[in-house]
Amino acid sequence: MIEVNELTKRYGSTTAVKDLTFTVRPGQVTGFLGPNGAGKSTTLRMILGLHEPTSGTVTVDGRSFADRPRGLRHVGSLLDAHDVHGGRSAEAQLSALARSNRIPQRRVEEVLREVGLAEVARRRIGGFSLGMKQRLGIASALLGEPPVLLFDEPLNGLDPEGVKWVRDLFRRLAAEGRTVFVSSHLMSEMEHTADQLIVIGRGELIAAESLAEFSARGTRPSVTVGTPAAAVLRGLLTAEGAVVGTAGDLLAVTGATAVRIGEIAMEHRIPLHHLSTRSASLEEAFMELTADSVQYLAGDPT
Ligand SMILES: Nc1ncnc2c1ncn2[C@@H]1O[C@H](COP(=O)(O)OP(=O)(O)OP(=O)(O)O)[C@@H](O)[C@H]1O
Repeated sequence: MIEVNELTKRYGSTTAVKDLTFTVRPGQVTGFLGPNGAGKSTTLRMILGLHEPTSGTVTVDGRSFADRPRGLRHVGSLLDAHDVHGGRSAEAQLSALARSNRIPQRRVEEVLREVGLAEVARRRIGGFSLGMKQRLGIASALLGEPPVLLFDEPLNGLDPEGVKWVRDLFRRLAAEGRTVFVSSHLMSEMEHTADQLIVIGRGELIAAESLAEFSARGTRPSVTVGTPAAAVLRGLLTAEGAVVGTAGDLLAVTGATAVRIGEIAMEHRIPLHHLSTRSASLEEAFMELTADSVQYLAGDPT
């Protein structure tokens, strides 16, 4: 379990993370979502003890990561796939990691096979594509078979087959009872990956809930209506308190259900050619929820 408690990180006058409190539980994939610059990488680095918090605490299974000898057996992570020695081979890179963390060498071969890099194990990492580097980073994270795994934007650079592979891997790791914490700035990436969501903006917590709860609160259904008597229907719906916009030749109505719109149309003998309900996508709900943080960042270079 990862416990983040009133965590704050300031870099000079920039507050990257502010009073952040949340818990990440085992047996689930937890998505860590926020727009660019929201503070996700900073938080992950503090969990790993790479950055010192300005205030607050973060523990993994009750202890700070810095207190762990042979850290890779406790927490595996992929922070930056480019952060590797290009002159080494994948095998040499993983072997060095295994040695320094007292992990048996047989794990090197196992993880290379698991991530699909066995055939290029002896090639220089410098010639790897971003997708291959992501796979190597995932191999490093898996090396010590840790109970807790952190991934920063692991889907970047992966082709659709790679994305599916990573998703399946995360599901499997969670099903094995591990804690899987995955950052992304795209809701669409998390929609099919995460069970739980931690959403931050401007370094502050915006939501911590299940994907199902997030979808339920974020979606405002709108009804699309097609009728030759648009002006009349618009007047009737507005009088009932609905908000009526246009979507091409159709009316886009919020604040009235399709059932109610159908009833009104029938009462006033208005023909309907089209009537459908549309829920906002999770991506739209996420953008709405984080809009303030994005605007703030766009208007303020710090
Ligand atoms: N070492 C640093 N020195 C100064 N400012 C920093 C440093 N690291 C991060 N920041 C600032 O802290 C804020 C949060 O950055 P962070 O990289 O944690 O966000 P993020 O959510 O991971 O964003 P992205 O999706 O773009 O990677 C940003 O405003 C960033 O410019």
